[in-house]
Amino acid sequence: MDQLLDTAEKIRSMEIRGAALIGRAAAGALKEFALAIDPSGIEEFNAQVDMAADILLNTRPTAVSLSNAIRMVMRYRGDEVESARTSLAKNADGFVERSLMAVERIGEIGSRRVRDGDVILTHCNSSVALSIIKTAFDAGKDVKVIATESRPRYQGHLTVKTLDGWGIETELVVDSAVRSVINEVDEVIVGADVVTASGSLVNKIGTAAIALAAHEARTSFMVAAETYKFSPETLMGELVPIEERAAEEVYPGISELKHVRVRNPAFDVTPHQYIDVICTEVGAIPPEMSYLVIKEMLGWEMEGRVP
Ligand SMILES: O=P(O)(O)OC[C@H]1O[C@H](OP(=O)(O)O)[C@H](O)[C@@H]1O
Repeated sequence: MDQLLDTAEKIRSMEIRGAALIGRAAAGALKEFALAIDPSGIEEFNAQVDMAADILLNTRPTAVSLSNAIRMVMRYRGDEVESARTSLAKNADGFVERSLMAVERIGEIGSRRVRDGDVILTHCNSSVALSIIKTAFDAGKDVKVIATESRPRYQGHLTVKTLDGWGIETELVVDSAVRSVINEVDEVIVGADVVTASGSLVNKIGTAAIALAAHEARTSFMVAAETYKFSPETLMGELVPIEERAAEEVYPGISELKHVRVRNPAFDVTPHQYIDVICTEVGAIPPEMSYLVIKEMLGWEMEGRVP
């Protein structure tokens, strides 16, 4: 249990972050938990695993990779503890493998849309968007990146360090500089926390303003999203909850001010009209095809057991 609580806390505090990694970490933690417990029978096994899944689900509310990963792991079968344990572990390994392969495949697919000499703008720190940039660079394309800081957590610093390590020429700008540099940009490439049934994107706060600027400048806007970032819940009419994080992230010491309230939404919504293409592991699709991805790739998961 300690290990599971530790992973849950790391996800909550964003020591483990990025939608793909959150999903893989949760799948791994559930597997380790299931392998370590010593229940008296299958009912107790199911109850303990349900409780563990619930703890992980409650760490961060927005990224659907978390609930999709847990849903996939929780589709285990077994009438007694050992078979259930084995089945759960297999599902967890399957999710991790699917995730890693998807990130690589999206790199290949998305990189075909990047031309030699392109300037790419990226926001926050998306391992999947970076996979596209790296694959294009490794294929010999001379790319340059403009990365935003991504306040308040400055994930842009992680992005520029990674790009620097790969030897890719990069400029770091404050988030509000996007409109000033957008005319130098050939394409925007961002990751995703959620893609909805209508093809809209939920991603790091600031993404929607970047999409608006790109739309006005006629700059292509590409989303890099594995199919498990698509939300089956939105097909059932649910709205995506937007995580509101602590005020101190924006203004340390805010509690000393009496009449000021900080608002710190971690994500925003980019309407599908501003998205040119979503690169998934099953192809580069227009956002309007999101409904089909949910039906065909995740349809079965909608029936899965979610605690
Ligand atoms: O899965 P990958 O592409 O790595 O990241 C996807 C998204 O996850 C991040 O959220 P946070 O920093 O965890 O809040 C960012 O919003 C990023 O675009």
